[in-house]
Amino acid sequence: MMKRMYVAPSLLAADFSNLGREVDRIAQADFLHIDIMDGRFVPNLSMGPQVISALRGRSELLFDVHLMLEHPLPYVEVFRHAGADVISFHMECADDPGALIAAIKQSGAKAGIAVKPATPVERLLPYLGELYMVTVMTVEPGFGGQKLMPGPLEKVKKLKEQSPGLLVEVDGGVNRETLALCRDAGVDVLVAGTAIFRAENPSEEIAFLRGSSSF
Ligand SMILES: O=C(CO)[C@@H](O)[C@H](O)COP(=O)(O)O
Repeated sequence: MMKRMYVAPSLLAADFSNLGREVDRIAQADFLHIDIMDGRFVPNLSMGPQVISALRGRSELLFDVHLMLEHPLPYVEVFRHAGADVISFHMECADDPGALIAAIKQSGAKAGIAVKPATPVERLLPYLGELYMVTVMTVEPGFGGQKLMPGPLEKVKKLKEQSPGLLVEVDGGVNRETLALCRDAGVDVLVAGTAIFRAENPSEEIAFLRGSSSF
């Protein structure tokens, strides 16, 4: 039987003039992936906690908040309060990953770490036992609509070998064409922005990416 994957539409690709309606269109997904960018760690700005608070009452999806921020510690409580269920920070800019994980858990959220395409998976190994999710970036973070880099998928295989119960998410360039590569690598959660929000029928796209077996 085909592996069933969770689907996390990335809000970055939504129509920002009507975010409430956009969230309604993807109600069948599992997570809502929300990219928070600071213009420093990545060369782009996106949205803040107000957007999350505004959408929280509108959606029952798990809010998967991806912090692309330098020095994210002071923001953990802010994003949890706004409605984040999962909070991930980037390994590359974590001053003290252990303290960040502890702060996220203390806030009541589930903890995740994201890694850029060139960051070795070995840097994550000491923390795997403390994590709910690892996000393997398959594009350079900062912008949606890029092409998936297959190289980082090797990290997914290693992570699943090391920690079979950990949720491993891939982020960047996920669509119908790259789906098989992700599935073969053992991915659990697919982040897809362009493929879902720019589709005529996002529900159909979610069902296709998810695979056939039931939740
Ligand atoms: O974090 C990012 C980009 O930095 C991603 O979440 C993208 O938003 C995914 O978009 P697509 O590649 O699916 O369009």
